[in-house]
Amino acid sequence: MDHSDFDLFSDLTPSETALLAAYSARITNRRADLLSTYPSTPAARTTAQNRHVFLTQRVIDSSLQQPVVIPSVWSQDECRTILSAILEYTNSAGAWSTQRHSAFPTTDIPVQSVPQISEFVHSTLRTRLLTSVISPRYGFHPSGRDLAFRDLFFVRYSALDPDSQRSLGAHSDGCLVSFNVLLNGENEFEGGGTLFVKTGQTVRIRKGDAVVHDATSLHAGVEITKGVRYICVGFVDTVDTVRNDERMKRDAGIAGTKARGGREMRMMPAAS
Ligand SMILES: O=C(O)CCC(=O)C(=O)O
Ligand SMILES: [Fe+2]
Repeated sequence: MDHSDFDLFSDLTPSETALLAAYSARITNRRADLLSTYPSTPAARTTAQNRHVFLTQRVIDSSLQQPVVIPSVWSQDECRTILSAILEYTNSAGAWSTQRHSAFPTTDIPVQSVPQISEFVHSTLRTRLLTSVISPRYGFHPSGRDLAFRDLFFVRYSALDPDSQRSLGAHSDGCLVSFNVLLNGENEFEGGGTLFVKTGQTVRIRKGDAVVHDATSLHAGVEITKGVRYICVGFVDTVDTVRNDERMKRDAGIAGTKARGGREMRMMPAAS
């Protein structure tokens, strides 16, 4: 049987179409009614309520879809210390992996694999980005209580040899908000930066700066044509979701850094 021209709604009468539209409007109104029962400030709402408000707001508020650059999240010295620890780790203890994300893999290592700087990276990104920038900007509790890192990893793009990864195709991330911090000098590579497909804008940041963006805006890692580009990437989500992921991974008996839930992967752009 040929299903190629099968259309579920093609035989609806005008009155059935009207009924369907009314039903859909009712759902939208119910959602608005529910949101209107929530307290008016993020500080007074639960984590789940803040998540719900964010999921609604980001669709209607186009300013939330714009990336923002946060200067000097790490100092030049801090970047140097972090990068040295990464290179020391990859030279001796372990190699860069391309297995951690099931779609759109990067050449990366998880932050927790580099013990000398893992705690420093987690705690400074929590205070300098999660609590002070991401929570207020996206409407979460000002203490940072609502948010956690769903994944935090270092990425390497290299034009030094033909086999290394130089770019990352257009994708969205399986979380609420994403960011990347540049770890080496912006003059140590050519090309690079984060491209946002909708506006065509490529954001090129300086060493120690971060670009923060809605995880669902389609974006890509622009190809580097010379040198090496190192970034630290964070996928941010609400604590309940991160906890659920971890429970699911434990229950599935998946161990270590290769563990991956469906939402940790980067996702294909929706077919248009
Ligand atoms: O290379 C970049 O600037 C983007 C990286 C990215 O989007 C990711 O790792 O998910
Ligand atoms: Fe991404």
